[in-house]
Order: sequence, then C-alpha cells, then structure tokens
Amino acid sequence: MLALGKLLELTLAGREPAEKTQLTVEGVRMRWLSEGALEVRPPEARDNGLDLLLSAGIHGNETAPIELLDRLLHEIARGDLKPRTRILFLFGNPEAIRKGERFIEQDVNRLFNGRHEQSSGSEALRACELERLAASFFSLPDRERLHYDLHTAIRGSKIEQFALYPWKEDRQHSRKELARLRAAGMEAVLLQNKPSIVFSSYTYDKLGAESFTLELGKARPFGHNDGVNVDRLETRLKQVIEGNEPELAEASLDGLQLFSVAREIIKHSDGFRLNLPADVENFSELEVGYLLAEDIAQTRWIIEEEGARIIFPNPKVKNGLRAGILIVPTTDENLA
Ligand SMILES: O=C(O)CCC(=O)N[C@@H](CCC(=O)O)C(=O)O
Ligand SMILES: [Zn+2]
Repeated sequence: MLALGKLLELTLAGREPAEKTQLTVEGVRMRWLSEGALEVRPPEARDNGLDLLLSAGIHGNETAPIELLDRLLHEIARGDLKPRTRILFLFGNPEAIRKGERFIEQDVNRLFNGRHEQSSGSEALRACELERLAASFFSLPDRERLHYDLHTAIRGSKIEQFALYPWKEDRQHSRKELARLRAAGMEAVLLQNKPSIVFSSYTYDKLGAESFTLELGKARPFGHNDGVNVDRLETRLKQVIEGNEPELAEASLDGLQLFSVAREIIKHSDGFRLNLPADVENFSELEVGYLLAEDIAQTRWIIEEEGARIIFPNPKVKNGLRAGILIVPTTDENLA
C-alpha cells in the first residue's frame, strides 16, 4: 500500500510524510496537503465530475467515522477502490484525536462561518484551515459538490443513524440527496431552518455543496466500534467514489423520517439547568407542558410543540452555545 494511504497513522504520530504526492498503479494521484488532509484525484479520463469531501474527527473522540475513512483510504492506496471522483479526506481536529477528547479548548464545530475570526487558539486556527482547504477543494467550476461530515454522538439514540441538513435562504433541500442518504442507511434527517456555525453549514452556505452532518451511533474509543454499524454507508460511499451507484428512486424516501427544528436551547449562564436524566437518549419524546430547562432571569423552556423530541442535550456546553435541539416531525412537501 502507498504510504499516503496511512494518513491516520501519520496524523496520530503528528508526522509529515517524506513524499507529499504518490500515484497508485491505477494512476490515482494522492496528495498530502496538511496535517490530516489528503486529496485524491482520479486520472482525467476517468473523472466523473463529482467532488466529494469526507471529514471525520472534527470531534476527536468520535472514532468510528475516522476508522471508516481510514479503511476507504487504505483501499484506494492499495488500488482496490478505484475512484472516479475527486475526494478530499479531512481529519478535523488532530490534536483532539490524539488525546481521544471531543476537543482541547474549544469545540471546532462551533467555529465556522466566521466564528473562528472572533476567537483565538489552535482550534480557531484549525477551523480557519479547514475552511481554506474545503474552499480550495470546491473551487473548480462546473462540478458537483458533496460533503459528508461524519460524527458519532455523546449518548444513545432512539434513532441510531441520522443526518442534519443545513439551511440557506432561497435554497431548497434536495429530495435526490435525501434518497441517497436513505440508501446509505440513514433513518432520519433533521432539516435545519436557520444558519449555523458547524462545518457542514459552511460548505453548504459558502461553497455551494450539498452538505450533511451524519450521526452514525455512539462515540467510543478506537477499536471499540463493533456496535456502530456503518456497512450501508460504507457500501454507498464506495459506490459514489467508484461512480457505480445504483439508480435512486427519487419519488420514495422509503420510510425516511423527517424532522424540523422547533427551537434551539441556548445556555446563557452557569445557572442553566436541564431537567432531563443524564442518560436520556436522542429523539426522546417530551410532553406538552414539560419544563425542559431553566436559566437566569427566570428563563424557562416549556414544551409547547406536539410531538416534540430532544436531540444533543448537553448542559455542559459553554455559555452562549447550543445545549440541545427541540425538533418536531415534518413532511417532504418543500423538497426540491
Ligand atoms: O451528541 C452530541 O451531543 C453531539 C454530537 C455531535 O457532535 N453533533 C454535531 C452536530 C452538528 C450539526 O449541528 O450539524 C455537533 O454537535 O457538532
Ligand atoms: Zn461530533
């Protein structure tokens, strides 16, 4: 296998490769760009015009997605997987990956779309670098752009695998992309309805990609991911990469559950209290009238929405950040 296929090993060791560019026997060019960043380019005659950004490890302790990207890269470097797409592989927060932590000082996934400019430290610099790498990768005209930012969640979930689809004014969510996600094993999609500061929102909003955060199960350390079944996603990614994806039946989303955001719960002070058990699962239903959270100045979050559910409840986030998302079921009527 070509040495550049070992991007994860290099990243874990904090090393630069001796050779920055290598060619597989199939004529696929692999180019190391920066720590945790590698571009793959098929021979021109095989290129099918899709630019695919695959990122993982934006949160350093979410290892199943990192292992998945590592397997794909190994297969490309061995010549077993023959790309027809350009691909940018990114391991988001190398320092946090080495330490097995979600982040070191700041959550990188709260530093996009301008936020890193209002901040400092290594994670703000990394968010800036990730934006630059993504912008340069997605700068070629007349190509299709697709970004999957792969994550696992802090807690268990009633719906194990789901996607978050960013929002941009005057841009409709794509039914075709939802069908592709369903085929990749996603059981639900949260359609966002306002701008956000996460990586997938940056590539969707500023770079014109179809972009998604994918949640694949519960976060566990390297080598302990048997409980996270990424088989369907892995198969679909290989098909996308090799340009031999089976036809998508667009009309039917095949039981994919759709949700929209009712409210984001923002933690304003150290007095914030979340009235949920520590082991509450994502997508747990909350009854109308339930007092979900309290904060300073008599702020109270009371459930008003029928069918409301909670995802990503986390009272430990820094003040000013999202401590949970209240979601409600929605329909497919506004899809493009
Ligand atoms: O389990 C949790 O509470 C968080 C899991 C996670 O890292 N989720 C992403 C979602 C990003 C998005 O909103 O698209 C995050 O919180 O950064
Ligand atoms: Zn994450």
